[in-house]
Amino acid sequence: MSTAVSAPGKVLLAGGYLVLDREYTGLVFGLSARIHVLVHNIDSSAGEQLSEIRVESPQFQDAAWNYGYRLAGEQGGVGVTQLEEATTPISRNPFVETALLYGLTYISKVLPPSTTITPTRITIFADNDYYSHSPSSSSSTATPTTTTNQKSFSNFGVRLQDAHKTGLGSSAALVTAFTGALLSHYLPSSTFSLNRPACRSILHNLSQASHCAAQGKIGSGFDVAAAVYGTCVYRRFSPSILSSLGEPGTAGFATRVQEIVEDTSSSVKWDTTISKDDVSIPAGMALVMCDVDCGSQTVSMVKKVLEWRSKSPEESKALWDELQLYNETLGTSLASSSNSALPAAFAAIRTRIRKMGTESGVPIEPEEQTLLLDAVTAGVDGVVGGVVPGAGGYDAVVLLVKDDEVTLGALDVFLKKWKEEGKGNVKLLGARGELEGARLEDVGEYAGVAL
Ligand SMILES: Nc1ncnc2c1ncn2[C@@H]1O[C@H](COP(=O)(O)OP(=O)(O)OP(=O)(O)O)[C@@H](O)[C@H]1O
Ligand SMILES: C[C@@](O)(CCOP(=O)(O)O)CC(=O)O
Repeated sequence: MSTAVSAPGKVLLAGGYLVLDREYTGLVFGLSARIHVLVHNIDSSAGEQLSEIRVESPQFQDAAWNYGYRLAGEQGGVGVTQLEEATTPISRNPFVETALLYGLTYISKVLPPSTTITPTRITIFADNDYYSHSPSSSSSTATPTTTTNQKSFSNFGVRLQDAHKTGLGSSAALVTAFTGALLSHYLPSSTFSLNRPACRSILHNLSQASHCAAQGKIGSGFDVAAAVYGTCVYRRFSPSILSSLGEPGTAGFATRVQEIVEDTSSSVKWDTTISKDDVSIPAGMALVMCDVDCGSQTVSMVKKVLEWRSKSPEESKALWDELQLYNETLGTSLASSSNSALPAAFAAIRTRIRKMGTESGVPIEPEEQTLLLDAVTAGVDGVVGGVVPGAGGYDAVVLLVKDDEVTLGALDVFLKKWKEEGKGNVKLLGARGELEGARLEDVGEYAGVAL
């Protein structure tokens, strides 16, 4: 028996920095670029079953991790230990390890006490747009093919730590797909099915918990929300919800995980809000991603913006409140296909984002990006508007465009010329905004994957 679950990457179109505070929301889009996780039962007829799970990410070199697992006493949950590899030096994958620990801990609480967690083999595949590497396999294509329903992935020919990420939120999509695949595989469908809203909420809560634990910090979680629910208006959870979990292995950890994940705790309640009705992609339009070959340090940008915010509470509150209104206007214009209102909605947001940058001394919409966004909006017919997404900086731009070959062709020509003129190396990615979140996939569609 095998199970496959995929989860989308993200782009925060509006609400960067604001979404860190529960008073404000973020307009987050799921992307067509997905991370896929397959869980396969191991044939155990040959002998004694060891409590081992092997995880592989075969698009990368030396990307395999073996884990032993065992139930800790005093409701400490399932402990996970990485095992030595015979041939390759050991490398850690904190996101895989933590998602495994939290996932198995929850599963161990939900399965009847006499049920053992059987060993499995887990395979991870990432759609090509997560990395800006030239694929080293000629047999692979850029995105999963839809014509034959057979998925196809590239061999990137590098180690995971050497891969150039495009910033689409690989760790959140990975943790969500991994957790969704574990729960769908080990639990009967009467207990867990992604089709049921209550189960999706369990997936959300558990993925937020393990993603935060692996990251070592509690962020806004908009990336995990997009991986679980797809495109939505997101209001974050109070950080205290997750800090109440305590350390894995400590007495009562498994009980606390179950209570928090199922939201049955008497002292702590989830306060995330997810609305899928207040944002959409207008018919005939596409949200496209451009990778800027440069990159920014998000952590230090966030630190500086928040420092300015606490130093200038009145000024920043006025700006945050104004931006929130314009962000909501953009969301409702998108949801109601009020296309004529869109250029002004983008322009209003960009003006305030630039102000946030100038006031805090952080290049949120740097001059190079201003030039690019202005030129592409004015110069390519069918480009309705665009912004620097998320934390901004030099990572990416996102554009709302007419979804036709003429517009996309003209955009491609524009960006090539932009590069030739030495104005910047900006590439149109294949990833586009998509509404759907995590989903169960047909395992047969991965049968022909060759790397
Ligand atoms: N295809 C994959 N296979 C195995 N592990 C992966 C894969 N993709 C991501 N990961 C895990 O996620 C980590 C990358 O997470 P990180 O938060 O640095 O990037 P990100 O989520 O892509 O960032 P951003 O929010 O900027 O898009 C990797 O080091 C690895 O642990
Ligand atoms: C600045 C922030 O609001 C958004 C960061 O987004 P991104 O990683 O640049 O896509 C941080 C957060 O929400 O966790």
